[in-house]
Amino acid sequence: MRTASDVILRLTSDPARCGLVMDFDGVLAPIVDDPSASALLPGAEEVLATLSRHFGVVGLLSGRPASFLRERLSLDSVVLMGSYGVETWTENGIEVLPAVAAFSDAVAEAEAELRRLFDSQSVPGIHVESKGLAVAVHWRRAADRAVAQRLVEAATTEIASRTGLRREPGKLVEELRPPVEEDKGTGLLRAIATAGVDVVAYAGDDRGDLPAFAAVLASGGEALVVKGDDIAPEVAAVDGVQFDGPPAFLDWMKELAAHLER
Ligand SMILES: O=P(O)(O)OC[C@H]1O[C@H](O[C@H]2O[C@H](CO)[C@@H](O)[C@H](O)[C@H]2O)[C@H](O)[C@@H](O)[C@@H]1O
Repeated sequence: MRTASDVILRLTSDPARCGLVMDFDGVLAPIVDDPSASALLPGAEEVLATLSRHFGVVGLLSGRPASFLRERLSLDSVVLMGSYGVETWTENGIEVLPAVAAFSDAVAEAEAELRRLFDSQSVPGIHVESKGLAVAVHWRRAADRAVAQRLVEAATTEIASRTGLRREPGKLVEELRPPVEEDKGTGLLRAIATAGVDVVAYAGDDRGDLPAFAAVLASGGEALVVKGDDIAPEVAAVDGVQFDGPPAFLDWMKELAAHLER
């Protein structure tokens, strides 16, 4: 079984040919009730700056919009890929994969319908999140999460079949996003190819990370699983090194940075 120390040794043997790509929520930022209050752990930005001075690529690959990632992390040396990899922050603005544009009306229609259903607070604790290229509905703050989940899933199933959007489940959230053949796996492979690196480690915590875990393992890299209260069984079962939550993952990154600085 591989250990966190094994991964440090591997990534530090030839850092310029290696990389570290990470999810945001539940990996670099602890899970919180209010999605808009999510923030990097204190000290994470400094570590990311150090890692990016040594590695061929350091990146964030998140279900969040690229603009959200940039608000939380303003380091130019870290690649920011948002909306499951379909958008990338660049110095000239946000680049969006062209296939996604065709679905902007469908996303607007889905958001309007979800807000009509859930914004009235007739079901307290269900919250619609605007994401630009997608829309998400959360039930973490619902008193009865099981009831809320059933209501949300019924709504997203119906709206997905009507609009052609794709359902993306996460931790106490369902998202509707464009049905393009893009996910964190294709996003990660693009980042590896762009950087021209040989070995990458990918850190994630949720079902949206499964394609990236599959891609990183298939490419001979390292899967880093950050555990938390709401971890899905299929994520907990990923063949990778496990961390007990974002603070433990940050401690590992600090150790990795210290090795690189020696
Ligand atoms: O790919 P990620 O960076 O992990 O983003 C996935 C989703 O994260 C956010 O929701 C999750 O985190 C929230 C804040 O901690 C939490 O309240 C929520 O229950 C989690 O599901 C975000 O709001 C979603 O849009 C992202 O898709």
